[in-house]
Amino acid sequence: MTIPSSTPLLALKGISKQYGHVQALSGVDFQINRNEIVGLLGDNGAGKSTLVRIMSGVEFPDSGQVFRDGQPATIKSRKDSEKLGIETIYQDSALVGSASIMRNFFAGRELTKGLGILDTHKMNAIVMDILVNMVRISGINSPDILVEALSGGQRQAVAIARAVYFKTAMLLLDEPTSALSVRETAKLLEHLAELKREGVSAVFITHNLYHAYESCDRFTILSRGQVIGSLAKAETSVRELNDLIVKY
Ligand SMILES: Nc1ncnc2c1ncn2[C@@H]1O[C@H](COP(=O)(O)OP(=O)(O)OP(=O)(O)O)[C@@H](O)[C@H]1O
Repeated sequence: MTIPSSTPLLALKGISKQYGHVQALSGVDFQINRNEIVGLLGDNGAGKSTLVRIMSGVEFPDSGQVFRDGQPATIKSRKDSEKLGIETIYQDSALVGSASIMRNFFAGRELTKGLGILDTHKMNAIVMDILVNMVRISGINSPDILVEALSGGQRQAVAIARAVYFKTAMLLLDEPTSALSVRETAKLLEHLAELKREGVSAVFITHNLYHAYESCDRFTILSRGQVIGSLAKAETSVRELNDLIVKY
């Protein structure tokens, strides 16, 4: 069956989530389209991270539906989310510090020569090729370097390279730049553009509207758990986005 290109990769409909007395999300509709970077914006406590956690399978909504390519889907665990082609990068990039770049890159998806014997040579070659040629990460000359020795920006780059290599359909980035230097942030924004060229869609959460405006094709704005706008870049400006966030 061919899926029309206008069908969202992922659509969430009427998502609600309550924590005790706090209504974190209330009837939220959200979608990720093909080859699109969506900026998920809103003030502190608006519900952005809760929505990302629901898409990542670490939280389950009280109500609402999920559709992948127009078909009903369930996300009850990280595994379910991964099966739908969703990967999440948090501030700390979810890598294991005490393991090498290569082990992190292939974690759970190791290549073998058969009989369960790891093909370390091949995995090392792939990691270096993608880090050097595709992500153009600087200062890394060996796949054996431990992740804990990398800067925040380099860690994000490894996680992004992994998403590109494994053809992740959707990458969720929850404030990936908040711990990065100015230079590292600029590099991460370049990686976002690279992701798009590679056909990966992404959700980018940031409090920096200039970064969002530079990188995203569309913006969904949350306020107190509700969507107050979904605007294409062509029909809005940094100023309007700022006004929307501040006004509600
Ligand atoms: N595990 C939890 N237990 C209780 N309340 C929570 C929990 N997670 C989130 N909340 C509450 O839900 C609301 C939405 O939080 P969320 O973290 O999704 O907002 P956010 O838009 O990501 O905010 P920020 O930009 O500050 O990270 C907030 O009022 C928050 O305090």
